[in-house]
Amino acid sequence: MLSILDVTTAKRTILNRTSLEKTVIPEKIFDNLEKTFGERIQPSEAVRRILEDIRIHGDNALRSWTKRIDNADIPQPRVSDSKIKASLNEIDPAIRSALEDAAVRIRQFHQKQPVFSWMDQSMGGTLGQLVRPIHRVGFYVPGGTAPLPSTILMSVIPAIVAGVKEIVITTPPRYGSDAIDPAILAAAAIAGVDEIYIAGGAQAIAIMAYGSESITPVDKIVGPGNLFVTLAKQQVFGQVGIDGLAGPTETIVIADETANPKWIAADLLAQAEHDLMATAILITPSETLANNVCAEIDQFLSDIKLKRAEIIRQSLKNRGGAVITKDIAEAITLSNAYAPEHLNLAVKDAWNWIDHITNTGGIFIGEYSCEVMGDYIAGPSHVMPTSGSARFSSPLNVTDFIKIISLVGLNQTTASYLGSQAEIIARAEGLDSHALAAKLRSV
Ligand SMILES: NC(=O)c1ccc[n+]([C@@H]2O[C@H](COP(=O)([O-])OP(=O)(O)OC[C@H]3O[C@@H](n4cnc5c(N)ncnc54)[C@H](O)[C@@H]3O)[C@@H](O)[C@H]2O)c1
Ligand SMILES: N[C@H](CO)Cc1c[nH]c[nH+]1
Ligand SMILES: [Zn+2]
Repeated sequence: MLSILDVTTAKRTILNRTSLEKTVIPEKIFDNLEKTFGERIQPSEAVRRILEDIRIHGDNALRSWTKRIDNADIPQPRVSDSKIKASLNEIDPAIRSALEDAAVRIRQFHQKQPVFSWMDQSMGGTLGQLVRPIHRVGFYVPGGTAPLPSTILMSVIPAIVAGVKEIVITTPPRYGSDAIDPAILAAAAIAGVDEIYIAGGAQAIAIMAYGSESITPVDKIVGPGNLFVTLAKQQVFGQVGIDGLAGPTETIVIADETANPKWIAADLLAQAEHDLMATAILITPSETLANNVCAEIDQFLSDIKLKRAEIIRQSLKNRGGAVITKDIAEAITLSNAYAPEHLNLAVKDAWNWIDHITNTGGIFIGEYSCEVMGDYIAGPSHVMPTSGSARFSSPLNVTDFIKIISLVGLNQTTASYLGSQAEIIARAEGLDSHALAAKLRSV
């Protein structure tokens, strides 16, 4: 099931990054697009058309796209307060309690992220920064193939810690109905959110970015999603802020001969089951381990009835693999170049390799820190950068929800000296009026 590759082949295939638009898109997605649009168009073109229509026609266009794509009638996009509250008693108490425990750990983790205002008098007058939360933030919560209540906690709690006042959630209807999974609603209730709209994919991003009759536009859109969500976020950037690109999920596991092949196999399956476009890659210097992991994967797939076995088979076939390197150092070099969303180090003395790792959303150190713990309950947000964007961006965190406002409060003495310097720079730039304004302060 999992192919074993040498480094040269892996670099040409599964480790070869392309931009989101050029990424190899499964045929099934094109088939669906053809059904919806009547022609074989690129996902980015489909997203462009949806955004444009909803920007111009608001709720009516939202309803019509939701019918065409998700086969759902949504007379009223907003979920009622009573439905949100009732969900807490509808879900299994064990699920409620696990979500509440997770919420506590996520809050504790994010409360440790320091962002504060400061003022300083040591540079003449007063300089400083004011930290202000973003006023209104929209969250996309995936729900196309699996409802992800954990994503609500993982994205909304850092925003609440940052002080965001208005929080809006969009999440797709279950295919063919206007229902939302009660666990999603319950997670929203646990996080303290009461503004939830039924909208999926690019439609959701459109109503949050442009607003409609039923929703006030937001200042920033945050959260993970599939290809359509991620392309839509890219296209509305500028109209609103976005957190980054948290698209189809990716894990690289770097393991050596000491690793437990069964555990690694389970970790790769967990990754692959997310999406046809999910990426699960093992990199190891041990051919024996690679063979054993492949055998364990086959065993799991034949022994247990995994609900998402077909998605797993497809994503492992298209985007997964086991790459054999000469040593761990080479494995880390490949991983740094790929910049995976998650990197799991299942190697002897894993902590000793940390300083060599430069690009990834999160490092999961040792075999007990499997990525699934991070998905649900470890503490950091599981919304992490994908598509190579871990080269320049971070997991969702408190700083995504604040702005810094600079403070400049010069006194007369400082202004007098700085004014003459500023005047010189202004003249060098040929900006006479700038020079004049500076000079007037430099007496
Ligand atoms: N990077 C992260 O931090 C992170 C975290 C959680 C989930 N994820 C990713 O989120 C994704 C969830 O995907 P999902 O599909 O289950 O749910 P989703 O909610 O992201 O997307 C479902 C929506 O996509 C739209 N859509 C689907 N096919 C379409 C088509 N052919 N044309 C137009 N629109 C279409 C529909 O409107 C549908 O409601 C997965 O890729 C998962 O890996 C990433
Ligand atoms: N692995 C996903 C992307 O980080 C997050 C997730 C949610 N639920 C299960 N997994
Ligand atoms: Zn996951």
